[in-house]
Amino acid sequence: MRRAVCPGSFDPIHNGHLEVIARAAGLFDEVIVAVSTNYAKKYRFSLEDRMEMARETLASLRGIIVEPMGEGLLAEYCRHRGVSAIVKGLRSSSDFDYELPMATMNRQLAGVETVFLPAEAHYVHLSSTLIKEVNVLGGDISDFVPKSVLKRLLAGEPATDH
Ligand SMILES: O=C(O)c1ccc2[nH]nc(Br)c2c1
Ligand SMILES: O=C(O)c1ccc2[nH]nc(Br)c2c1
Repeated sequence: MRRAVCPGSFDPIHNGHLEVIARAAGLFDEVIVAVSTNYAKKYRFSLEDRMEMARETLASLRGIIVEPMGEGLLAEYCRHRGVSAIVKGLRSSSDFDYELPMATMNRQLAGVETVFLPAEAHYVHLSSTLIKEVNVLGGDISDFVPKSVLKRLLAGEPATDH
């Protein structure tokens, strides 16, 4: 059984993420969406909310598990969960430059490969950060996130620190 992981903060999950995860689900028997918690980082949504948004927006796909990644090394997480591949979307060459050293390190640390999926052309500009910035300044982000995520962003829930 081939298991992959899509790690991220998903703060919040958006249409670009969903497209990459759906394609990963077509390549592997099981895909874990591992939601990160980094206590040094300030998140817009809590870990629970970020996992809930991922679960509800991925509900129609088979073989998807959404769970916390915890604080440790991704390589250790992969070893512990029997993951054979990390799947990441690539939007640009700068994504590739950023991801390549980590992919090499993860293979050396735990023998886990990284599979890069080129993001859909119409999502290459999307990031959770940009979506939050446009939203807070009153821009229309309805084309970039599922309705359930839009609702939470418009509710202007208070920021949390993890
Ligand atoms: O949500 C994130 O932090 C994040 C980052 C980088 C990413 N690459 N591919 C995916 Br799906 C992804 C998600
Ligand atoms: O949302 C982000 O921050 C983010 C980052 C990096 C990413 N690579 N591919 C995707 Br989809 C993606 C999304």
